[in-house]
Amino acid sequence: MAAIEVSGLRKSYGATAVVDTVSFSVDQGEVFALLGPNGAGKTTTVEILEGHRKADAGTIRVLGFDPASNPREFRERIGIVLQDAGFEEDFTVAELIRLQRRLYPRRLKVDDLMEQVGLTEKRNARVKTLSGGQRRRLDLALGLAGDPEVLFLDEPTTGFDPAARRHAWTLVESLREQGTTVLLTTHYLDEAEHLADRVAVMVSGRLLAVGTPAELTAHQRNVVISFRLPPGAAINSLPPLVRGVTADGAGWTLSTDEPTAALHALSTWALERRVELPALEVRRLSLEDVYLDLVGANNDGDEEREMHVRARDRS
Ligand SMILES: Nc1ncnc2c1ncn2[C@@H]1O[C@H](COP(=O)(O)OP(=O)(O)OP(=O)(O)O)[C@@H](O)[C@H]1O
Repeated sequence: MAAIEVSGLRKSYGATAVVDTVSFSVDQGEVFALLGPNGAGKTTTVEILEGHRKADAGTIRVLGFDPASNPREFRERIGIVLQDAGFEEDFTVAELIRLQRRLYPRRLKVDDLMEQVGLTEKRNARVKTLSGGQRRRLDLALGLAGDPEVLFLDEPTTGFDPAARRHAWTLVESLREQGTTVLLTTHYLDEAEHLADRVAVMVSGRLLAVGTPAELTAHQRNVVISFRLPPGAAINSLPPLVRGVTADGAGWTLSTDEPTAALHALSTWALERRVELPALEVRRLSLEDVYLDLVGANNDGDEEREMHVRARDRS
């Protein structure tokens, strides 16, 4: 039995369908990532699966339950890490975790939970004194308190420093090893590529692609060559094999199924002119490339695409 089954899910606000006939299933023990630009409908979908919002149409089963009826047994078997959980600010970390555990018949130990999320040193700190990243770690601990069979993680590592993100990834990996099903939303494509068995890309309420990261990047032209042109060089002077380049920030990018020949043509062109090609790079097509193509084909995604391109230029 699949842990999560969604068929024909629809949800509208007024005349706008924010989730539009969405179907997918998540196997038990699978880590499934829902990706998409701001406002795509990810949180709405996840909150319907959690029983926090009602669908207008469609069939939804989580561990065999209809979340809309929100039975106690269902709530006891799932864990939720919300994007923005409100905390009782005057409680300490340990107190909040202890309170949360009481809601569940199957509980993890308070010390183990704090250890798992790296908050042991903050056990007696009041919540109002925690940093943004530490609050997200506390969110994680609360979501795990009942040793859930299905864990919903809505942007779990937003605001984490790089080491804390790696730590959270290890935690999700160990949950997968224990057989926990994880539904994750994230804006970090590397996070999805690293953690998810399968990903789904949602744009304007519709699922545009579902598959393993390997399936989604198994494109024929799966090698990306990127470079900048030296000052004074014209793009139309490049050899024919390199003419399919597209602008990417301040540089140029070529997706090719003939990387050796294309690279040879490009470097011969540069050597003949005695110029260097700044920022020359050859790499495999990434999930981010595929995601940006999918989102870019949809006007609503322009802003997101811009942000990613700019972020890549800076790095
Ligand atoms: N209660 C509501 N009333 C009206 N519109 C809503 C409501 N909740 C969400 N929406 C709209 O539904 C759309 C989808 O929102 P949702 O929060 O599901 O997107 P998301 O993919 O999770 O975005 P983000 O990445 O920014 O978290 C948005 O346009 C949002 O404004």
